[in-house]
Amino acid sequence: MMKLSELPGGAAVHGDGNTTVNSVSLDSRTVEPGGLYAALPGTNAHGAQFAQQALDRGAAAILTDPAGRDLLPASAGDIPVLTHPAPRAILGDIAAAIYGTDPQTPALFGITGTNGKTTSTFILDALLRSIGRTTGLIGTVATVIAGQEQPSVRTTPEAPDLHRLFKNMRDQGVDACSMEVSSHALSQHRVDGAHFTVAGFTNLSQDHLDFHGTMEEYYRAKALLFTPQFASRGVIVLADDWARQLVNDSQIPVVTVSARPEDNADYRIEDIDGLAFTLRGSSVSLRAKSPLPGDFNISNTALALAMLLESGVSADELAAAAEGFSVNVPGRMEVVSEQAPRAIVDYSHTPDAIEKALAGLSGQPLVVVCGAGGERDDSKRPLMGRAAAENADVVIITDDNPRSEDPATIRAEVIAGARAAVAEGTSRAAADAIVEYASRREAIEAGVAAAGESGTVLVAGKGHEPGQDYGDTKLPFDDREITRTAVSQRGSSAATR
Ligand SMILES: CC(=O)N[C@H]1[C@@H](OP(=O)(O)OP(=O)(O)OC[C@H]2O[C@@H](n3ccc(=O)[nH]c3=O)[C@H](O)[C@@H]2O)O[C@H](CO)[C@@H](O)[C@@H]1O[C@H](C)C(=O)N[C@@H](C)C(=O)N[C@H](CCC(=O)O)C(=O)O
Ligand SMILES: Nc1ncnc2c1ncn2[C@@H]1O[C@H](COP(=O)(O)OP(=O)(O)OP(=O)(O)O)[C@@H](O)[C@H]1O
Ligand SMILES: N[C@H](CCC[C@H](N)C(=O)O)C(=O)O
Repeated sequence: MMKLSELPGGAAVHGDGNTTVNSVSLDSRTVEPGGLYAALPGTNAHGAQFAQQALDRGAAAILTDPAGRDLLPASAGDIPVLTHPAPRAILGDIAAAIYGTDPQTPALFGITGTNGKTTSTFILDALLRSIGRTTGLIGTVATVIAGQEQPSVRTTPEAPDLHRLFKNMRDQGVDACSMEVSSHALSQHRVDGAHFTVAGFTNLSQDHLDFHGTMEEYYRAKALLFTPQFASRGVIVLADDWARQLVNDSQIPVVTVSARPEDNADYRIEDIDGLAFTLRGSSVSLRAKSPLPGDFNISNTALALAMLLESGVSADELAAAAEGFSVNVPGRMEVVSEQAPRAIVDYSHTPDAIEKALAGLSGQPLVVVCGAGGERDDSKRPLMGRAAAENADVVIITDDNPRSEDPATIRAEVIAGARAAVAEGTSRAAADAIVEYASRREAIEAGVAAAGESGTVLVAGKGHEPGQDYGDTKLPFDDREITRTAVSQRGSSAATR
């Protein structure tokens, strides 16, 4: 319970400042009796337009901007209203105060970067559990509190939901929480009021330019995590030039991780043997094994280990866990068929991820089934097609989640990138090995058929997603299930030949 007059952020209180609130929500549909409704301006609507619903659900007060106050219905009557020119910017601190967020409990590990956040947080969580911690996990695929899983709506929840999760974690005895911090979340103040014991950076490559406009702005959003407001120290994988820039720009102490000797990183990935490697720092030498295939998962594992070491966990404590832990990250390099053909489902939905996922696979031929999402950075589409053509023998282009866009147009943009690679002579796939299927199911079946007995098929883009979004319709669709069926049908038709 907090009195309105005691909430942080300096909002002007119109009405009784002694009114107390017990919860906060920025969605009128989830407001609880006695709660504060944050009516925020958005791109589609102003939250104040939904104030009636919040009042009907028992809201005790409303936080909004001056424009929102003017939009409130007459029925709002005597309900106290807090106004602030930028209510989103004070919402995190308000939510932290209402839910009693404690910077130490749980200890927060936050990971940002274009690719690898989900995988690295799962690895971090598995390591924390194997050294006996009670853990929490927040990210794209799942939200877990001391072993109890609940569905995730976003990669990083909105501030009111986030601070409520921290409270639930404290109530359940969680002492360490690994979470993904998206660039959208940093831009939209969703993690305000949270403080990370250690922040991690995986890499930065093209994505989300629809939201950020330029790579520089996208980088700036990610770099916010490396400021004293959000974190005490950081670990940066030297994956690209943006990472090197972040080492310079970081406003908190950071250490680096790299497998390249010339990088002279603080934590060096050495003696790689398959998925096993040694993480060497000035005073540690830790033998470890990535629990997942792909070179990039060695880097994700090294990041997780370095973050734990930087948080104060000792190398001795980690030694047994590091060499022998397992983790299943749904839809991330998930092997759905070991052979005939080998089939892998992976959430690669950026040019870099498609390139890296294919680079880690062998098989003759190597086939990729991919597409691009609608209402997302359209400039990445040709680059995804190019990455597919340059790294696979057969490229099958199909729909991802078209959302409200025309699916054929999206496919054409992806195909244009693949064909450009052929025209420029950089393609591994021949021109006639770039094919299009509107139906994702047929595309997967064709991919499995093309890979045949000895090949490998990568089904990229949708990973763990349970459905395919076409306009307002979400069709049930699980790449893993469809791929498994396609492989078994190929097997039975091969057996009857
Ligand atoms: C670009 C973006 O992130 N937009 C988010 C933002 O939308 P917005 O500010 O435009 O809100 P709006 O739709 O105009 O609505 C205005 C206000 O009315 C409220 N409202 C709306 C309807 C209603 O019935 N009642 C109600 O109270 C909304 O909660 C909102 O506060 O605030 C909304 C409320 O929380 C979010 O649902 C919405 O996420 C959209 C749907 C989204 O798709 N976000 C994605 C891109 C995203 O955030 N992705 C990242 C991961 C990216 C990565 O891969 O790294 C993530 O962290 O999940
Ligand atoms: N360190 C890495 N470098 C490059 N690519 C990676 C790395 N880790 C994972 N990937 C690729 O990126 C895909 C997405 O990985 P993951 O889900 O872990 O990232 P993410 O940052 O959580 O993505 P999103 O925010 O979109 O959910 C994987 O399926 C894999 O193909
Ligand atoms: N977090 C990413 C996921 C993209 C997944 C892909 N299947 C798509 O729909 O584009 C996004 O919202 O951009």
